[in-house]
Amino acid sequence: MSNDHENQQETRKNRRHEALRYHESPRPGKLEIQATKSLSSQRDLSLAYTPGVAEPCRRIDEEPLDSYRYTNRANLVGVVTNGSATLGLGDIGALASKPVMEGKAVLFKHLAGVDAFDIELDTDDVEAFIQCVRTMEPTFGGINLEDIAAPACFEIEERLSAEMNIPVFHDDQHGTAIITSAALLNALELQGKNIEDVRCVFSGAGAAGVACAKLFESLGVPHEHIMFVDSKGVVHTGRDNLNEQKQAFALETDRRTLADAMEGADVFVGVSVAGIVKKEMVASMADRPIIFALANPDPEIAYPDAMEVRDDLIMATGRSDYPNQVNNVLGFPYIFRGALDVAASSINEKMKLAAVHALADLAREDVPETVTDAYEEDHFRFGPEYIIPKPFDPRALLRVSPAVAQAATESGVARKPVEDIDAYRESLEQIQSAAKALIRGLINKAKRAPKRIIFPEGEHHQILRAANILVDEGIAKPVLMGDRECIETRAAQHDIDLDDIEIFDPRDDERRDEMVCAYYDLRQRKGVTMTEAEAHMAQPEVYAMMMLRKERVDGVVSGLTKAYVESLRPALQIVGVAEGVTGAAGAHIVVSRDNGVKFFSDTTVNIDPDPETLAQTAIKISELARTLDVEPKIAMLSYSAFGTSRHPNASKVAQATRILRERHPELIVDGEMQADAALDPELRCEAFDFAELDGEANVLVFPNLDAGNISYKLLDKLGGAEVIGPVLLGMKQPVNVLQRGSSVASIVNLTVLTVLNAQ
Ligand SMILES: NC(=O)C1=CN([C@@H]2O[C@H](COP(=O)(O)OP(=O)(O)OC[C@H]3O[C@@H](n4cnc5c(N)ncnc54)[C@H](OP(=O)(O)O)[C@@H]3O)[C@@H](O)[C@H]2O)C=CC1
Ligand SMILES: CC(=O)C(=O)O
Ligand SMILES: [Mg+2]
Repeated sequence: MSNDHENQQETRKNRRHEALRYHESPRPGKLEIQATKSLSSQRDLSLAYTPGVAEPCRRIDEEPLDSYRYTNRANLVGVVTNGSATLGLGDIGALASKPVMEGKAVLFKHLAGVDAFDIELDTDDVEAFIQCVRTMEPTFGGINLEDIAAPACFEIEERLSAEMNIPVFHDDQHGTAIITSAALLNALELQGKNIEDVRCVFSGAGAAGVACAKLFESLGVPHEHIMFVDSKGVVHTGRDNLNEQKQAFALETDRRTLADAMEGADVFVGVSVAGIVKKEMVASMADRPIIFALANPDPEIAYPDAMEVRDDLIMATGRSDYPNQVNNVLGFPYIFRGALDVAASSINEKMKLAAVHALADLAREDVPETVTDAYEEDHFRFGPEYIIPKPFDPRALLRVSPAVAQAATESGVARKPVEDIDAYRESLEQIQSAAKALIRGLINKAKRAPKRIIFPEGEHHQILRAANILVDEGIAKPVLMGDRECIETRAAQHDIDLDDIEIFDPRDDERRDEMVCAYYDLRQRKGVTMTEAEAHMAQPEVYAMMMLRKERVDGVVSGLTKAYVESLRPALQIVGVAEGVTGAAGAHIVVSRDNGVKFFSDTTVNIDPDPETLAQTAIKISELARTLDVEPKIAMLSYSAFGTSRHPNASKVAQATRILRERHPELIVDGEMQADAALDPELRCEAFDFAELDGEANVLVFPNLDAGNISYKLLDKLGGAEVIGPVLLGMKQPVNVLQRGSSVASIVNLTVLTVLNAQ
């Protein structure tokens, strides 16, 4: 045995062990149930259970549709199987299929916020299966049938769809068909082939194969161009005992084996079993062929084996470890999300086709770093190795679900038709991220009056990407500072469209001399000579700050490639702090699903602020909160609680609180207090019933930079919160300093805040 082979065997063995460990610990399985209501008191108990629970029961008894109002039904899907065609493992039975069904349920929740129960029914009797699922209608808002073998799956789905008033969707049929069709449209485009001309061979005439073929037909593949091969060979008119679905696709042909069928074929779709396609078969296909070898967990032919045979091939598998993963995970969570949100009575052809086109179109778009980061890849670009979006692409939810909901509305199966598709799309962002939902609201505000924001690091590809988003969404009018040729080349390298983006090269600025003189005037009494002024103004961030000072732009966002203080310094020296403010301060907005929005300060500027600075910081961050429509409730934080310590560190916070109270009696503020008292009103009431803070604090002012900076970073990394910032507070004009290496999303977010500040 070669070393390579031994290594591969070893890797496979390790993966198998890892998979078992993953499922076994820290507790068996992948799912648990979580309560959505509080259950900590006698009162809660009487509401959640008897006697309170009787009320919604009575309501639903009178009006069954109220079940969508008072129970979890509207968001609950049953993932139902009998395990008769579990992945490509065959009929392993209901019990052994449970890990797959739990997996589907987890994906429903994780990707689209849909709750799902896995239900494994121990029966091969079609009638018994149908009756069992039918009687579960009161529990669910939809049924996702999974891994049920053909031909039983066809009758089961057809009967249940007819007999139930909720969507019934066999994922292995339609989910697979939708993703495969989206991949087909894109692969054909790249191979330069017309859908009407291609000859397609399917290995596997079961659930997935038949549904894929039907959808291919709807998209334009002629019926007679489709050839099926099953476990007995080519499905032809001379065969006996073909089931109804195979009969419909039986061709009059002399071809008998898979090798015969694949010769000269343009497209091969494998939805059968591992390893049945040989290299010679790949070699015998037409020019520029397409192979989708989708059997799971191992495809009909391994990706490297097929690619080794030809260099004009576009290849996809169901696996995540090679390019082009065609897997129904890209469909079922989003399709059900859209269907549930409009209370669709079924998932019809129009909804399926809408999903196909939404996915195909998405693959042609520029891929954001949130996706590349999740896959540890530098870049994905529409092409032979990227014909379909990645399963963890967060945009899939935002494209597929609205497309499905819209199609349901237009085709008349939506009981709650979608009225404003943009508002619906925005509401979906909440499922993915609480911060994104907050930012979406801010973006909408920014869009009402977009401002000219200059980026001194305009040559950096992250800034180019951010600028592209800012223009696309109408958030700002970005001005990219830098060498025009360099910006254009870099944009071309990264496939970034520069339309409507202003490029500003300071070397060509007609007002350059005037700008240098103005800088010299400003800094001459700080020891800057005219020669030094020339040199300083050659630094982009210095020039950008002068542009803002001279009101040639409305705001500056800088700092992507520098240490924070290096970009902060010119901002302070040139733009300066607002009237009456002794210094700037930094803030982060910390957002979490469970705890809402909190404002943290000072997180980036003042190392050991005195009471005056602390008080000013509290005022400035309260203003930021108000800009974001949050009524500030300020806690002045310390290790001490209302005088329990007389250490100078505690006294300075108490002193800052007194200053605040005197100057701004209208503010809701108290301190010095500990973080738990700030966030837990009950605890505060018990121990300090005199405290003048009402409810939970949402503005947390930290006693020093160590505390503020460490706290927001811990919440970001360990606490499951998302942070937006750093926001620079107290400046005379709108300027923000990024942290070195910020993501595109962070650059966009900070620009949004800069625009709001400039409005
Ligand atoms: N990547 C993805 O997203 C998905 C992949 N799949 C994969 O597709 C495969 C089939 O799933 P599904 O359609 O649900 O299962 P079914 O049991 O409904 O169908 C299996 C089909 O494979 C055929 N088959 C079995 N052995 C061979 C063989 N040696 N040569 C040719 N055909 C053969 C069967 O033939 P016969 O009719 O003669 O019994 C049958 O037509 C599985 O491997 C599954 O993992 C399925 C869904 C999604
Ligand atoms: C992915 C899937 O559903 C299957 O292989 O059966
Ligand atoms: Mg399946």
